[in-house]
Amino acid sequence: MLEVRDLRKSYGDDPVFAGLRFTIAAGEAVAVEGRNGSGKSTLLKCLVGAETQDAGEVLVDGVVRDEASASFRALTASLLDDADYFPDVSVVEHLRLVAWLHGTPEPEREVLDVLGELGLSEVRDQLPPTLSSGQRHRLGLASCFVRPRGLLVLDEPEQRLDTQGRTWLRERLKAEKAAGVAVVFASHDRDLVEAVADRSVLL
Ligand SMILES: Nc1ncnc2c1ncn2[C@@H]1O[C@H](COP(=O)(O)OP(=O)(O)OP(=O)(O)O)[C@@H](O)[C@H]1O
Repeated sequence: MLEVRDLRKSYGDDPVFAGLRFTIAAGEAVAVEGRNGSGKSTLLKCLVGAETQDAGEVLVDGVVRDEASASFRALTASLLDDADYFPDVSVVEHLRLVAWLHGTPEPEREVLDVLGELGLSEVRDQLPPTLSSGQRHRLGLASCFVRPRGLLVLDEPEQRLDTQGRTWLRERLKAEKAAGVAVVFASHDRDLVEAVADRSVLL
């Protein structure tokens, strides 16, 4: 499904990473691990095309990934560390928008299910600036799960989640794999990595 070939990225003279190679098949999860500043977010941004690598290629099903293509955007649900929301669009409206944009079958049922799953039903009519940081992060996760996806790219999905939220996340990522989704996630949570990842890329 996803193949990373000899990826290199630098800011200034020192490479953040170089010669990076790995693959992710449908139904597999790869964890990206490493200390603060080791390049995990940069790598995930290069995978989805939010950053441009200096060398190397990202291939999807054997074809160089074109982040502007409708097919790549239809395939890829991502939550990176800089998610923004429209300040005047409520939680439920955000999710309806994402579901509609991506052609989710039965969007209203899916939105209500995901709101419940993520514990956001009570704040469904609130605007993003009024949410707690954990609720805002849950909205970012919910945005990934209200739409069809074949590739899930998550940057520290465990951040700001409470204990119950982390348990939910672990089970949800296992279910994603079982449904054939390829998952790549950066994480500092050893329990999550051990429960979900088939392999790790250490930066
Ligand atoms: N836009 C940028 N311009 C210059 N340097 C950058 C930029 N983005 C990231 N860096 C640098 O690249 C390195 C990797 O950053 P990155 O955010 O990928 O690390 P990370 O592994 O995700 O860290 P953390 O665990 O703290 O989230 C850091 O040294 C960071 O300062």
